[in-house]
Amino acid sequence: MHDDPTAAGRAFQVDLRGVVDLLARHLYSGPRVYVRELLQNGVDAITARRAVDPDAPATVRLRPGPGGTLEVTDSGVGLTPAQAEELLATVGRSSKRDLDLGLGREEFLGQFGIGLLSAFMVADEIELVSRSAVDPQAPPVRWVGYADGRYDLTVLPVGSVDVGSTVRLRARPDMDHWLTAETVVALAQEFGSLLPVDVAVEVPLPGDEGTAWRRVSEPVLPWRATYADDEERRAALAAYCERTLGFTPLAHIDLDVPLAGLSGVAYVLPTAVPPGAGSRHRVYLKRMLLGTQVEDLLPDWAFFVRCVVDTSVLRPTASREQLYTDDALLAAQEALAAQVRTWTVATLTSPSELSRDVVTTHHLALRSLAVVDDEVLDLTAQVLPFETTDGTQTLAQVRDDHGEVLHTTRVEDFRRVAPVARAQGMTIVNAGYVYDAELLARLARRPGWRVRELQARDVAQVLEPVEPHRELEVLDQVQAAREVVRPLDCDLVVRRFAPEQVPAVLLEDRDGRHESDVRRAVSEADDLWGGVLAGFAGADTEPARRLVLNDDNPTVRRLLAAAPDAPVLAAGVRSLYVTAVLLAGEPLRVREAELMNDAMGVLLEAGLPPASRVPDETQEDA
Ligand SMILES: Nc1ncnc2c1ncn2[C@@H]1O[C@H](COP(=O)(O)OP(=O)(O)OP(=O)(O)O)[C@@H](O)[C@H]1O
Repeated sequence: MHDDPTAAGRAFQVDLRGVVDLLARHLYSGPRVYVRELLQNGVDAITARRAVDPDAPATVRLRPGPGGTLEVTDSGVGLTPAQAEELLATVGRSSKRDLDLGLGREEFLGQFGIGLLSAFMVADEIELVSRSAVDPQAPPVRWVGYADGRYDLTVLPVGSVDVGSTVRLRARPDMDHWLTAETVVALAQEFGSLLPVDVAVEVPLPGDEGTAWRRVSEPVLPWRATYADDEERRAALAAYCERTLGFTPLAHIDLDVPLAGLSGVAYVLPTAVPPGAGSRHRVYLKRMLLGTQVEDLLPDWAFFVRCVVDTSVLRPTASREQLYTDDALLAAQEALAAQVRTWTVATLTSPSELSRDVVTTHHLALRSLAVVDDEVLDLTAQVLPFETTDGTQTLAQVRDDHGEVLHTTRVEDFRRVAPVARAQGMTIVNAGYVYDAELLARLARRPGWRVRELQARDVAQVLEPVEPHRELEVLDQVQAAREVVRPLDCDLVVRRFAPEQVPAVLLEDRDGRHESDVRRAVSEADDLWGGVLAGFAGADTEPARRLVLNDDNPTVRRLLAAAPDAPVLAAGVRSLYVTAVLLAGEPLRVREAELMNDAMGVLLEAGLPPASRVPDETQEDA
C-alpha cells in the first residue's frame, strides 16, 4: 500500500546542505577551520598507523594548486574500500570513538565524525584517495562526496597509490581565496605549529623559480625544549610570546598540571589591563590549536597574565573552540590558579626590579587577588602603593607611623579633606578606587591592624576654634551665614586652619548623611511609617554636612566684615559653599547651580559700577 503514511523503523533522511549550513554558520567560527579539520584527520591517521607500526613515517603535506585546488596527503593508516564506505558515507560516524564510553579515544584529536564536512564550507566536492596500511590485501579506494549529499566510491587498481590518504578539494567559485598558498600557510601555521608530526606546505618561490616545502610545525613544545641555560630559555620563551601573542612579557610562569596532561607558560603582560577585561588564553589540545581566546582557564583576578598551554586530557566543545566544562577542567583551573598565585607571592616576597615592575604595572590585579586571599593581602599591604595625604605610601608604612590606618572610601571625600588634613600632618589613605574599600575592610579584620574609615569629626578636631572675642565679633554674620546654607542641609562654623589659601571646606559625615536621609524620609512618609522611621533618625537634627569657613583666609575675613544683612554676605557664603562642593569633586545639583548664578549676580552688582554709568564705547568711537 504505497499511499499508507504509517511506517516503522525507517531511516532518517539527512539534508546535507542543511547540515553543512549548520556547521558553517553556527558551529564553527568560519570557513578557516577546514584546514584544522584536514590536518587533524591526517594526524589521527598517523597516530593510528604508528600504533601498529611505530616507525611509520609521520608527514602531512599540503599542496595548494592552480585554479583554487588543494591536495592534503598524509602517511597515515589509510582506509580500505569497506571502511571508506562505512566511515565517510555516514555523517557522525567516526573510527575514533570509544564505543564503551561514548567519547573520543584519548589518543585521537577527532571524535564527532563531522570534521570532514567542514571542507564543504569552501568546496563543492571532496575527493579522498586512500590505501590501507593495516590490510595489505585491500585495494586502494577513491571516494568523492558532493555538497548535495551524493557520493561516488571507486575501487582502484592494486599498487596504483601509496599507503596513506590524499584529500583533494576544488574551491567553490567565491571561495578560492581560502585555498591560496598564502592562506593555507597562514592557517596551517596557526592551527598546526605545535603538531608533533612533520607538516609542510608547498609554496611558490619568487620569480617563477619553482616551488619549495615550507615546514610549519615544531617537533618540540617551546617550553619543553632543551636550552643551554635559564637565560637562553627565558629569551626563547619571550621570543615565542612575541611571535604568538604579540607582546614582550615582563616575566613567564611555568605551568604544569600532569593530571590534565597540561603544560605551558603564563606570560605576565607588560602593560596594565582594566579589570573585568577577562583573561583569554591560547590553548592547544593534543598540540593542535583549540583557540586563541579560550576563557575560563584562570580565575578573574589573574587578568594580568596570558597563557599558552597544551593539554592532552581536557576535552573540546563540538566547535573545537572552547574547553568543555567538566570536573577535569575545574581541577585543572584550580591547579593553574595555584601556580600563578605561588609565583605572585614569591615575586612579591623578594624585592627585585621585577617585583617593582609587577607592583607598578599590575597593582589592580594584585588588589583584586588580595580581596580574596589573606596571604596576598598581608603582602600587598607591605608593597602596594596607596595615595595618601602624605604622598604615596604603603599601608604598612602608614600603620607604622600612625598606629592606625585612617581612610576615606570615596575619592570625593579624600579630595575634600586632603588639603586640610595634609596641612595638619594627618595621614589619610584614599581608598576610593576599585577594590580598595574591600581590601581595607578585609585588612581591618587581620590581626595587628587598626583600620578605620575617616569621620567628619576626625577632621573637625584638628580645626582650631577662633578666639572668643573674634567669635563675638562675627556672631551676627555667622548667624546670618548659617541661615543661608541651612536650606541646603548644611551647617556652618568658623574655624582657623592651614593652609590659609583654602577659604572653606565642606565636611560630610557618613552616619550624618544616613540620618539626614532618614529624616527626609520621615518628613515625606505618612504617619505610621513616619513614626517607625523617626525611631531610627534619633533626636539629633544636625545637618549631615558642615561648611567650615577658614578665619585665616583673607577673603573670608573681609566677607565676615560685611553687615549681617548685606546681600554681598549671603552671596559670598553661597559662592564659598559652591566652591567647596566643587573642590570636593562633587557635581553641582540644580539648586546649587542656581545659587551660584544668583550669587554671581549679586557679587557683580556690588563690584561693578551701575549699568547706566557704563560708558558706551561704540558711540564714543563714532
Ligand atoms: N586522512 C584520513 N585518513 C584515514 N581516515 C580518515 C581520514 N580522514 C577521515 N578519515 C575517516 O573518516 C572518519 C570521519 O572523519 P571526520 O573528520 O568527519 O570525523 P572525525 O575525525 O572522526 O571526528 P571530528 O568530527 O571530531 O573531526 C574518521 O573517523 C576516519 O575514520
